[in-house]
Amino acid sequence: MRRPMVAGNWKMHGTRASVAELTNGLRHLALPSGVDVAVFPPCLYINQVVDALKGKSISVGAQNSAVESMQGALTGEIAPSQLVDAGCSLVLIGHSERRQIMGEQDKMLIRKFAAAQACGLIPVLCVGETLEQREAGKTLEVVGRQLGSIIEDLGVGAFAKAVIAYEPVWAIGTGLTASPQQAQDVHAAIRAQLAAENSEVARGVRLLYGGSVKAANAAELFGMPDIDGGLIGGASLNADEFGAICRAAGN
Ligand SMILES: O=C(CO)COP(=O)(O)O
Repeated sequence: MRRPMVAGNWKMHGTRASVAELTNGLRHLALPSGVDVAVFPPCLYINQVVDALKGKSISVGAQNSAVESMQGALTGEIAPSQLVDAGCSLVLIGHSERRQIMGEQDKMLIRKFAAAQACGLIPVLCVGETLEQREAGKTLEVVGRQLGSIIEDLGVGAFAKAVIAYEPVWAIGTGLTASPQQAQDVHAAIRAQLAAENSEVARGVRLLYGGSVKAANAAELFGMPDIDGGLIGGASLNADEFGAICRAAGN
């Protein structure tokens, strides 16, 4: 059985004051014991969040990390080793906003993924198609290529210690959620792609769904056989809503 995971991606939101308020809310949540819960604050607030959540079983991750593992001359970047030093255990790799707005491509993401793993961070590889690609019937091709580039370079074994998040770009921040069946179909294809290389890795890897997940639709999505939890954007900025989503994964 895969242990469900619910992760909150705070994106570029927050101030010291709002982060204090949100972490205070998180500290008081009744979280289900069978679910791994994580938050991904902006880098600037990671120290604050790690301190505020001390003693709580909520992991902290970063939204991005450098192509090199160790500190060095790379202006503006944060090394995976520095994230570990700050108390992070996870990092998002290839979120669609970074692919689309920052121009991150598969070649760079392979390096980021490998650099993160070399430091013991768990990469959460984000994949997903645009609306145009879905309408052209290219969803599985696009997602398959994004996943395949990591498998080809690093081997399927890299996913023994990684998480995958399927986030259709058209469902992010739009209020449009993939239907449970639409999401399940892509998750099943992702697992099948991994299984073609190594069935044990495929069975064990957690596949999260992301894109307008809320307390109201979480249970239905998480009830699908290949959906092992969620990567939550907007709804993770409200502690009570986030707590309700975490509980939906625990049922
Ligand atoms: O991009 C997402 C999480 O990484 C999803 O964002 P929303 O939940 O705001 O749609």
